[in-house]
Amino acid sequence: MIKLHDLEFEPYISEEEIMMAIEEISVKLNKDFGHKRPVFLGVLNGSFMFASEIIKRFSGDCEISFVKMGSYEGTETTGEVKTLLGLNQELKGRQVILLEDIVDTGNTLVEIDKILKKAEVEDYKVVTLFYKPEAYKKNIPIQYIGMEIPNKFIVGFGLDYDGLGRNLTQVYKRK
Ligand SMILES: O=P(O)(O)OC[C@H]1O[C@H](OP(=O)(O)OP(=O)(O)O)[C@H](O)[C@@H]1O
Ligand code: HPA
Repeated sequence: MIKLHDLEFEPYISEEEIMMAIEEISVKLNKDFGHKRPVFLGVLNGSFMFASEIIKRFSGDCEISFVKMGSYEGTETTGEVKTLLGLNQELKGRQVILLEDIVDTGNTLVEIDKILKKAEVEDYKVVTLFYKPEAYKKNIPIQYIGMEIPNKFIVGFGLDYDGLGRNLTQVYKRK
């Protein structure tokens, strides 16, 4: 058990399970994008660890870029997704692979969909390490999913509770 701020969390997903999910996604990405010179677009802050693992395993040519979005206060979404750092690279006509640590309500994805459409990307695919099907209320397709999880608040492997827990190498769930 660990404590972050006022909340207690218990071990939930081991580092080994996370790495297995990442390996599986990477095999598919190498097969589907190995010769397409994609742009990986990581969504900060949460995706930094996942993005690093995926990009290290990509064997073809690729470019890497990041946007920074924010909408959570404590364990709840505010419903308002702010673009804290926008695109700083021309993506017109490019194949983009969006890297998310988690898709929960889908609010963030909807905002990024608008950004990528405006940027006139040729196509984009969504890759997420964690996905909460019970919480997802949107229609944007998610092509690569590491693990489906129940609607419980988690921390670790990039995910935080009010800024803490991102450095944990395994994932914990709220007790
Ligand atoms: O599907 P949603 O309900 O929108 O939740 C998913 C988003 O929430 C988290 O970001 P957050 O806004 O907490 O910012 P952070 O990445 O800096 O922690 C996470 O990294 C995803 O980007
Ligand atoms: O379960 C979660 N944990 C941490 N951050 C999040 N952002 C969306 N869902 C979550």
